[in-house]
Amino acid sequence: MSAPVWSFLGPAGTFSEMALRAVAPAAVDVEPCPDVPTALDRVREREAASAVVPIENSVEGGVNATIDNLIASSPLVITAEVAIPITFVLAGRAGTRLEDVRAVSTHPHAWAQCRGWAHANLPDAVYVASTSTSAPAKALAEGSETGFQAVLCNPLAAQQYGLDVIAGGVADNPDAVTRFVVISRPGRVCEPTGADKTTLMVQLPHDRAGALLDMLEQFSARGVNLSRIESRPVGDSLGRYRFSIDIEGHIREERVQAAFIGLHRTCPMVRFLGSYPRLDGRPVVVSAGTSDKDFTVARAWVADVLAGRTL
Ligand SMILES: O=C(O)C(=O)Cc1ccccc1
Repeated sequence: MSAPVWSFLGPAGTFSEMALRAVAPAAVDVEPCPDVPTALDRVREREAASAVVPIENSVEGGVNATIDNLIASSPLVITAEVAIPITFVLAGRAGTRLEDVRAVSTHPHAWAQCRGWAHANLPDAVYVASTSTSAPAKALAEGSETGFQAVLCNPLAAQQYGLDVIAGGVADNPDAVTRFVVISRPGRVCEPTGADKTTLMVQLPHDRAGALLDMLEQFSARGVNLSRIESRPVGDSLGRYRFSIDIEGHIREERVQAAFIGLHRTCPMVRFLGSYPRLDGRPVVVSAGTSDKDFTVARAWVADVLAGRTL
């Protein structure tokens, strides 16, 4: 039997590949993809069992290519998360010096993390956007006519593609971390671990005062804590937004289900995008009155009321 295929944002040497190596079983075949939508489509097409893509960066925020694509065409779910510390070098073909660099290429999130350094050290250099940090490294290594002389990539990618490191320590924030997620096709939801996170996308009812507050109350009323919320434009007209949300807890837990039921009753679109163990393993704090047991006891009491056993 052949090994399962895992797709990732390639080519070889990306931070996404580092994340994949950190979470995937040893015996997988890997498939580098040119961009995030392609990596996710490989899963939709059943050509890959899972994909590893970036979703959130501690400096730049959400990775929109991932957040938006999760609800595009057939929905996918997150099954695991992993955080990778991000370090960058400025690399180029052998002999390239800082003063030779007139244009630099990298992924937009990498550029956002090195912008201050580039402004101070390469004030006249032009930025050329790329689909990943290692795509421009590969292009330089292959001797293509690139239009840029240097790349901002991870030190391992520079080594892998035989590039010279022109400068190290180029990140503006040395503690930057990117969160990557493992994406799979939806299936039976796994059991909770007690230290889980759930991701969802919600669209608010149009033109209603207090709609955002009402949506957030679905969580607060059940003691569900949010760990991320970002607005994303729906795309059909100005002023229409969806919210991409991470909450603490698992869809198999009563308080999370109660929040989802409330959202489903009141919002035109709710998408469940996966419950998965949180990477820090920290147990979720369940506030008084919102545990599964509290719900079970309350439901039994209602049953008693209905049966005339109590008031
Ligand atoms: O391009 C890569 O190497 C990626 O995996 C995407 C990315 C880019 C910049 C910071 C973190 C992840």
